[in-house]
Amino acid sequence: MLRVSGLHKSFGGRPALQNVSFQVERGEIHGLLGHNGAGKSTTLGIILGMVEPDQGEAWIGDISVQKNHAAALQQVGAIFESPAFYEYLGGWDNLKILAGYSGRFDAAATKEVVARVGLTERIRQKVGSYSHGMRQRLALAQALIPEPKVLLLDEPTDGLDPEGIKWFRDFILDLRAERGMTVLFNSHLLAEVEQMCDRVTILREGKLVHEGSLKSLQDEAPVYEVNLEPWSQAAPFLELNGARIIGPGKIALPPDLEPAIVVAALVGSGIRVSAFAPVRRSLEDLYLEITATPSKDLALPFIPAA
Ligand SMILES: Nc1ncnc2c1ncn2[C@@H]1O[C@H](COP(=O)(O)OP(=O)(O)OP(=O)(O)O)[C@@H](O)[C@H]1O
Repeated sequence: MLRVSGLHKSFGGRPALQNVSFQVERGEIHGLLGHNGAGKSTTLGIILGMVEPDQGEAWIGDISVQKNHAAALQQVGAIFESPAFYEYLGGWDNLKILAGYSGRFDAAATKEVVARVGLTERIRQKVGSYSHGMRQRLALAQALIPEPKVLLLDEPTDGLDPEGIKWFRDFILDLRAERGMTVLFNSHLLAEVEQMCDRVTILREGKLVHEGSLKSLQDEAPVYEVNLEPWSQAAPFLELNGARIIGPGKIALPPDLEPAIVVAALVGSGIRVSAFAPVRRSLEDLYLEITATPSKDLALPFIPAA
């Protein structure tokens, strides 16, 4: 339903995105995760045709956003950055004016959407008097009025209280259940993403570091607690051969590297191995590990020491 391929974007010579590709299936709720400045908003901006990529392309269905912007975005509803409203007008008048820009205003359909987002009682009041949560609901109503098939949301729960976050989560899950809505949203709130998303794309410094379920992070770089002597000899040996030193006596191995092979190689090079046990990590630990800035490139093959 939505796809980006080979996205590159730099601002003032500084890369914000480097070769980012991923896709979102029809009816999927997909989270775009990463630290501040990882490139999430730039990616959404490119999908919405608001940011021009240096290289690469975004597609909605099989229509290229860069080649046929209007047609591609016909199926898309979005909340991008802080939605701008006419503060001195009521919510209803805002929806009427904003719907008029992009097509026909349908009062009955708008009334239904307003009820759906729980704003019926307050829809005639000035937007200037709305709380942050009410503005978000109004923005959601605006995005849903054209009956899109895809929703793109930029940090949708930012600044909402816990009730607002729960309301939003239930709302999105209902939309998917009822209409098969496809949703892509930016977040750095791991817990929220975990509760809502089928799959995620995780960015680190503009590069994709994981695409799949959050749970599958567990398989990407299993961690082991080790007791190796002498450590001063074992640590550089492990790093040289593709392992990552996480802390004293804690290492991560590339998924395709069998621990038995590592142990044999360590023993073979004269290192005493008295412990080598897998460690269970929380999702938060895994996320923090994968989004942490790497100290160096460790993608080396495993070569037993001479
Ligand atoms: N219009 C712009 N001009 C210059 N630099 C920009 C612009 N937009 C984004 N950047 C830079 O590109 C990088 C990625 O920014 P982006 O906003 O996409 O990150 P993000 O993951 O959405 O961050 P956050 O979680 O803080 O919103 C950052 O270094 C940012 O400073």
